[in-house]
Amino acid sequence: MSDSGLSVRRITVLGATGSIGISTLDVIARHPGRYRVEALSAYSRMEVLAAQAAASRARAVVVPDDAAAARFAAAWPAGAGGLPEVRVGAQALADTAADPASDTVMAAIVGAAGLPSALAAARAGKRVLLANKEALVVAGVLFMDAVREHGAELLPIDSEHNAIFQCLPRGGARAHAPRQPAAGVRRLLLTASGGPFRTRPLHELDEVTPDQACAHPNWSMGRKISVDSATMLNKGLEVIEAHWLFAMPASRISVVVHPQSVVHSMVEYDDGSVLAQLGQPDMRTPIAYGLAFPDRIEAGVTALDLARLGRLDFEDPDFARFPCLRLAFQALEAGQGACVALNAANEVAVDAFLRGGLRYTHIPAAIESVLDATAGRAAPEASLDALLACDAHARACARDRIGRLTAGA
Ligand SMILES: NC(=O)C1=CN([C@@H]2O[C@H](COP(=O)(O)OP(=O)(O)OC[C@H]3O[C@@H](n4cnc5c(N)ncnc54)[C@H](OP(=O)(O)O)[C@@H]3O)[C@@H](O)[C@H]2O)C=CC1
Ligand SMILES: CC(=O)[C@@H](O)[C@H](O)COP(=O)(O)O
Ligand SMILES: [Mn+2]
Repeated sequence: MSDSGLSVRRITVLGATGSIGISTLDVIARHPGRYRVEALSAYSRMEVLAAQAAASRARAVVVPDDAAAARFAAAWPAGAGGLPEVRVGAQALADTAADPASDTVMAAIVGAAGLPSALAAARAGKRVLLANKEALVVAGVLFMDAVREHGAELLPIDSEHNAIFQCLPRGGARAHAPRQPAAGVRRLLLTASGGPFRTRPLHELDEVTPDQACAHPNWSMGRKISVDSATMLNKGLEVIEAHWLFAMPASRISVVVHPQSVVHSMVEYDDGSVLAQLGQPDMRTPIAYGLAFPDRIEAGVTALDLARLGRLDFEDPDFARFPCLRLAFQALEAGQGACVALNAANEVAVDAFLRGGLRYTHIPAAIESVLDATAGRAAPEASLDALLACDAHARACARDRIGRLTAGA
């Protein structure tokens, strides 16, 4: 129990060294009597992890291999006391997600690599703060069934889905994994910033650099999701994410471009009402909402000054400029196998682009080519191993297609 009589929540942060992980620890640190950090995970940034574990007094950390464990130990600050327990490897990550020592898991690993641990947290019946949207894209049925079967409490952290969750009717907000759309809801409206290239002349897109693609106009995020925002594949992944979270058919999910990223998304009701959630583009707001739900806590976010902002703009998405958005709607229509392929191809293509091995404009070309090559390949929805095998196959296919694209570039 904390001084205020609340029971202390014990939090595990998976992907602690990333953008979401850092913001999560920032919110937690503002409420020391309310939260206790149980475990943290990281992949490459061992110095950051050591500093975080020392500052938060985490009981355990999870790292990918023995070399990382040695780097973690070497980076442990003098005077910080004894090392936390250091756990190593992918199985340790899933085991830590399921460990009864924590009651809440922030799933903030980037990409499909975050699926097994997020699923393990759901299967352990935890409060799952889901930032890792790829988990739902790759394994929508499996993940939502796990939430239902194991009584997990799923709270969307992705800003748009968190906004929709806040705008849904009270019954909908209590249901953690609905099987049908909330009563009275006509449509979900996902807002999209349009990213850094919303108005860039199309002929210039061939030459844009990774740093330009990662320069999001409003949000500070990891590099992979930043590129996804530039191509709008991020919004495509979010349409699929909304489909699973809110049991909403694709035909009732719309995307509206809103360059200011102040309206985080909206719910349209049968009577014509549209409810929106507004706020600064700062992920500490949805993170604090998920941590404290159903309470509200201070998150360190500055107040929104609408008069100073002056205007809010909206426009339809341009599918010619953003072909990835069209590909995502097509994948959702085609089924789970296509969603796995869409995500895998995108992860491989974005990684190649960030490493300087693929043109920006070849990202949608690579994804489309993998979707064509894997069309009709079913993904057994109920098995993690089968889904991961489909993922591996699509990645191999993507590497092959990217090799051909760059050879012909
Ligand atoms: N950033 C944001 O504002 C938002 C992010 N999201 C989603 O949240 C997730 C995290 O995004 P973001 O924080 O930006 O990403 P970052 O790239 O900033 O951080 C990713 C985290 O995952 C770890 N990681 C990377 N690869 C692996 C791997 N193979 N196995 C285990 N851990 C790994 C990284 O460790 P290390 O750093 O040590 O290498 C890091 O802790 C993504 O799914 C993203 O789509 C959703 C909405 C908003
Ligand atoms: C902060 C967040 O949730 C991101 O997913 C954000 O939505 C990216 O912005 P756009 O994809 O709208 O550019
Ligand atoms: Mn988002």
